[in-house]
Amino acid sequence: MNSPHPNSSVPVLTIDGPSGSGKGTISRLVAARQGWHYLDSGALYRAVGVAAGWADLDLADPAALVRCTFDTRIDFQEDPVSRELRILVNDMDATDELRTETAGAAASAIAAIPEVRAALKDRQRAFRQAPGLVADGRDMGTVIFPDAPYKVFLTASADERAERRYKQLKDKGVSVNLDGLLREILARDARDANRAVAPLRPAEDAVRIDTTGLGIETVVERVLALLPSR
Ligand SMILES: Nc1ncnc2c1ncn2[C@@H]1O[C@H](COP(=O)(O)OP(=O)(O)OP(=O)(O)O)[C@@H](O)[C@H]1O
Ligand SMILES: Nc1ccn([C@H]2C[C@H](O)[C@@H](COP(=O)(O)O)O2)c(=O)n1
Repeated sequence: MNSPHPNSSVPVLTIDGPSGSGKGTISRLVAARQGWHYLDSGALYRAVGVAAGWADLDLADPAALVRCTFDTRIDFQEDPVSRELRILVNDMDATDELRTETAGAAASAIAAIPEVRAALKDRQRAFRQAPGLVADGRDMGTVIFPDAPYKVFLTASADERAERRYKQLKDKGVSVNLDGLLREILARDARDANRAVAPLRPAEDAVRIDTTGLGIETVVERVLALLPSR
């Protein structure tokens, strides 16, 4: 019998939430401890945004962006020693460029185009491989893996998210302004939550965790407690 999604018997944990809520950090740690695969769906949107920038495409030209989505090769490679994830866009290592706020804003803009989202659906679902998957994004629990048995929605106050991002960038030696970061985070939240297709929102069956004031290890433990023990 045909199933609506490939590998639908493989367990998936979806972790959705706004920018800076800790999705990437928590997802990577939970996936490593559980021995599951990891999908950073935001990296796909960021990669298309970066490829569009390299090609000098207009972010207001949906047809060009849809073509760019189909044409862009995106490969995730794990360094076998450091276990760091490198992301290749059209065979070029774009890991650092993808993490910039400019790439995040471009990703958020193109993510509002329904055909771009549709073009990335199968690529995301292909990550569902045994023994399991942790998928991080905005619509993992609502659209991409609605049948996932485990769903989490992470939040934190906007002030705390801006402070986390400030510290993250300062640690990397990037000079930033806290008020500017807060404005960027609020603008991205508004665009991601108010778009017509697959807006950022918790799935009805998601467990909500407000991480304001919680350390990373506490959040990881709360999420792991939802999963079957290894
Ligand atoms: N519970 C937490 N307590 C303190 N710092 C945290 C917590 N969770 C994540 N962080 C830190 O906040 C920063 C942002 O986290 P992360 O990149 O995981 O967020 P995100 O939700 O994936 O953001 P984005 O959607 O923009 O990619 C990182 O420096 C991370 O170490
Ligand atoms: N499932 C997803 C993942 C990401 N996006 C868009 C919206 C975000 O602002 C942007 C960057 O994502 P991040 O790397 O910060 O998680 O990409 C989306 O619409 N749906």
